Amino acid sequence: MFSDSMSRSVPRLVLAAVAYRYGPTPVIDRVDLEIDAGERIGILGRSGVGKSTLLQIMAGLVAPSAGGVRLDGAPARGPVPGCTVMFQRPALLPWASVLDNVLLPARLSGRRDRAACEAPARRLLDDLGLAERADAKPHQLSGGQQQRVALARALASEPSILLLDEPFSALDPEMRASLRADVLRLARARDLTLIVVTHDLADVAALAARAVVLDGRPARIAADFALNDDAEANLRRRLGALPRPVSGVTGRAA
Ligand SMILES: Nc1ncnc2c1ncn2[C@@H]1O[C@H](COP(=O)(O)OP(=O)(O)OP(=O)(O)O)[C@@H](O)[C@H]1O
Repeated sequence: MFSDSMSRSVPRLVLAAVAYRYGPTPVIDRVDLEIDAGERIGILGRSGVGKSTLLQIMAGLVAPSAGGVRLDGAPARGPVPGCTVMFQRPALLPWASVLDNVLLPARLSGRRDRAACEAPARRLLDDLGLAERADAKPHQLSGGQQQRVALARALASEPSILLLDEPFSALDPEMRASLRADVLRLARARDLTLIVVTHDLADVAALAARAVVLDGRPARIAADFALNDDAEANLRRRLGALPRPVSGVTGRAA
């Protein structure tokens, strides 16, 4: 935790003593985390440690068994407003066009003015190099293109907080690097708070300015530190200095 946190304004998203259990099994234990607006955070930890569960608690998709989530100082119950999650699989509607997939958040929120929604959706597709594929069906696109559509759909709801759960893990290294660059560019342009769960140090090094490491069973925060310009080397050094090695974390720096 950062030592100057008391002197800053109210952090945008706060997890206070969050715990979670699946049935009788405790998975997360007393996690405290303060996330400021516009921060970019990578959450690392071995497979099964509880990263996805924590991400879903942050988004308000799962209620903690104990502790609480606050947004801008107010308790958040249910889905956190302005928060969108992008998952490992794009989960596009197979029967709908690329454009209609991007328009889905507007439809789900009950907007009927399709023409007004269509212009920003097309701009997003254009921004992600998919302008020509607006009428294609998802199965006609590559995996990387499908994940770009999922990114466009996530951004179409104009979130202020974007949560990414292993969003690149199904992609080859080249596509991974290219999509990572798109995420960073679009997140910066929108001043988004970005939280990415990943096994890959290179994802954290590229996207985040702060790394949070989960460890233990049940999981707690084992390390929370800022990344400098030499982020991969910094990560490798910090992970290597932990009392227990964080296994299952991959990437050029691992
Ligand atoms: N629905 C469920 N019921 C019972 N246990 C579950 C359920 N979902 C997850 N778990 C368990 O909770 C723990 C945390 O799961 P979670 O998916 O949050 O971990 P993770 O760190 O994201 O893993 P990975 O990196 O492999 O995706 C794991 O041990 C998992 O087996």
